[in-house]
Amino acid sequence: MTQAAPTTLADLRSEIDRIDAAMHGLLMERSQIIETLIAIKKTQVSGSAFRPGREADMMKRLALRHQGLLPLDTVESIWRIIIATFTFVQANYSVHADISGGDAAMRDSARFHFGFTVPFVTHEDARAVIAAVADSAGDLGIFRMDLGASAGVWWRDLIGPAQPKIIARLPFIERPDHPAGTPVYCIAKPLTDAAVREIVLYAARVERWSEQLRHGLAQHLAEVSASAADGSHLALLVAASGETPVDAIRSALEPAGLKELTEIGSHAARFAFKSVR
Ligand SMILES: C=C(O[C@@H]1C=C(C(=O)O)C=C[C@H]1O)C(=O)O
Repeated sequence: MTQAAPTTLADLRSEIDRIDAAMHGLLMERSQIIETLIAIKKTQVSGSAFRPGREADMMKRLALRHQGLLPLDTVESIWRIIIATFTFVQANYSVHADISGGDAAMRDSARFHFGFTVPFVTHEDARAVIAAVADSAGDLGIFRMDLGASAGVWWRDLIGPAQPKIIARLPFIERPDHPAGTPVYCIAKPLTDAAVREIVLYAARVERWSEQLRHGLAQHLAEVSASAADGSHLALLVAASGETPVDAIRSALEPAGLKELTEIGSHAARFAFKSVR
């Protein structure tokens, strides 16, 4: 009986070299698709190549099929960089961040989700981020979701058909020990045909807070994501299931003295990942 030769370090390293060359080859092959894809997506016309629904779906499938020694954090960050950079080569963009709640967490989030090739531009408040995105062809903006009432009605400038809209909530894969886990909203100029509408966001203005309001919204799969004083009124950022008709949201807010209700974006449903190990 012939025995297999013992595996040497040199053998294992040549296996690794073979795999690395294959992975690099596949990445270069992936990039060849982009030229045709630009023509099909008409990216130059729409300004932005970002397709958040497709990305959320890809990240979810990645997490579901992942197994073995390699941490999910690593795989997720590698794919985020691949996807964000491939989007960048279709149409260059920058990521503008509101760092009023601290630079480190926003920088970690931007680098994790968009890599280092995509420029990271800091701003001292949300208004400046929204203005920068509005002035650009296809840039993105990010804000912490937990800015708190002192940040004011930061979502106000998203109101209006031509104004930037919320297009994603990051991270796509949620878990308690996420290495860049600060929950952020991501904005872009309106994506028209490309928006994913599993969760729809509304800017609302009511006369006063009422507990009934929270209960009414919950009955229609909706919740208050942020709130802040707006003169003598109260401004709310409401997140609702895309299945909930706008009239149901309107009725839930009516008892609080609803003054205004406007859609300001939408994003993919949250995907919470539980490790099986
Ligand atoms: C390639 C596309 O464009 C972007 C880049 C993606 C990728 O590299 O996989 C995925 C979605 C888009 O944000 C696409 O629309 O499929």
